[in-house]
Formats: sequence, C-alpha cells, structure tokens
Amino acid sequence: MAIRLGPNQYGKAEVRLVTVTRTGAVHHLKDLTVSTALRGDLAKTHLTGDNSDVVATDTQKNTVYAFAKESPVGEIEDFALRLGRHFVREFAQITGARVTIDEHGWERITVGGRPHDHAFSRAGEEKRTTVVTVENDRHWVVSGLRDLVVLKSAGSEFHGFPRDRYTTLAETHDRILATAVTARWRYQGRDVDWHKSFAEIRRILLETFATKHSLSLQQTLYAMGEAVLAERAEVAEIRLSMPNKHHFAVDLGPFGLTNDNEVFHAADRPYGLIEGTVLRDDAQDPGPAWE
Ligand SMILES: O=c1[nH]c(=O)c2[nH]c(=O)[nH]c2[nH]1
Repeated sequence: MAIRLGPNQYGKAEVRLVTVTRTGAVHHLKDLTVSTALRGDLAKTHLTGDNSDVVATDTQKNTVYAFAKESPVGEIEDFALRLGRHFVREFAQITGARVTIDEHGWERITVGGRPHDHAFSRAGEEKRTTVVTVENDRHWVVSGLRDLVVLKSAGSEFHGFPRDRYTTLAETHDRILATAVTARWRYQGRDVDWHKSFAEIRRILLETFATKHSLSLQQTLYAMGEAVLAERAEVAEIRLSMPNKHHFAVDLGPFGLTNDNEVFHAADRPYGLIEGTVLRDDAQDPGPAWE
C-alpha cells in the first residue's frame, strides 16, 4: 500500500494585533485577528522531521507585529497582501501564502456630545474580513463581513411550501425575518478602493434586506447578492450564509389573550441555515481564492 503526503499548509492562527496611531491628541485604533498559512514543498518536515524549510509559526507571528510597526496597517486587504508577498518572496520553498484577517470595530465614546480623543467602545459583534491568497506574483482577494445581525418586523412571508405528514409549520403572510449575515465576495480586477468598496457593499446588503419584500429567506439572499453584483463591478462572485433566526409568535390563548404578532419567542436553536452563491456568468476562473 503506497502512502503519501497530501495537501498541507501551516501557520500561526489568530494573532491578536491592536495598533494605536496618534495624530496629536487624537488616537486611532486598529484591532485585528490575523492568521497566516504557508504552502510549498514541506515534505521534509512531515516525512523526516527535518525542519530546514520550516519558517516557524512563531516567526510568522513576529512578522505580523513587526510589519504593523514598520508602516501603517491601513486597509486589511493591503496589510494581508504585504504579509503574503513577503513570505512568498523571502523564502524559496514557500510558494503560496494565505493571510486571513478579521477586523473588530471600535467607536469613539461620546462625552458631552463630542467624540472622545482616546476612549472607545466596541462596535458590536460584526467583523470585517479578508482572505488573501498569494502565489508567486499573483494574488486573489476574498473580503466580507460576519455577524451582521438584522431583523425586519414586516415585509416577510413564507407559504406555498409542500405539506406532508410531518409538516406542522403554519403558512404565514406576516412574520419577523431575522438573520446574522455572513458575506464573502471575491474581487476581480485591480486598483480596488478597499475601504469604499466595503462600505458600499455593506450598504447595499442592508438596504436590500430592508426593502426587498421577502417570500423566503432564499429569495432575500439572492436579491442581496444580485444587488451587490449589479452595483459593484469589482465583485465577481458573492457567497452568503444566513441563519434563519426564528421568531415564533407565542400562543397566549391559555391566558385568554390574543397575539396579533406582537409577542414572540426568539428561538436560538435549531435554526434554518440558508446559503448560496451569486455570481456573474462571465466571472474569471476563481483559482485558489476559496480553497
Ligand atoms: O424563509 C424560509 N425558508 C425556508 O426554507 C424555511 N423553512 C422553514 O421552516 N421556514 C423557512 N423560511
């Protein structure tokens, strides 16, 4: 029986990096979780324990911190590209690098109606994300967001689904629709304004969720993806994952009360999980972007 080493990669996962940039008295925060993963001919360490090709994961972590000092972190896509290119250029045995960054938001605390210079509050659970893959002189960028929690209390229906002997769900023409959006989009072309693109895509996702009358979360998912592709030429493909955060109207009958869609039980589990990709017909080959 022949046994061999298959695909492999290694790196430092979830390096927590916070930077403070000072412009006079005003401080600016960046709060990132950075993961690096290197690929290449790493057979020796796996087969014999010879580590002469292994760029230690500790070195990878140190590189993240040193790069944050050497020049401004900037947009997460640019920082990931700098790191990925460094590992591929610096070490001949490393042919590919994957850098994954989550950005955690902070907002200035308002004191007496004015934003404070150096005191912040966490902006919530939502994260901005990027995954950059570098191979030789090529790269692929997949950016996105996670845990964008949204709810609409009207404009959502769900009916017309098949009924069998296990079906108990009532048809509804008026329900709460709530989800936590995970969106990842693959960029095409060059010279993307990462900051503006992110802000616009987030706006489009939110506006479409709010305004699209929903007959299913699947329909809402497609509409959100379609709107992003229609407005943002730099996006080749978008993948959405949206848990259906069910809100069940509570039966108040036992208490002699009616419930006109005012009192709900917010269930956390189980939840429907609706996922899908929306893409252009003529999208270029995604290469290793999603792998
Ligand atoms: O928008 C929905 N899609 C479904 O597939 C589904 N299934 C379900 O029980 N409720 C819902 N809602």
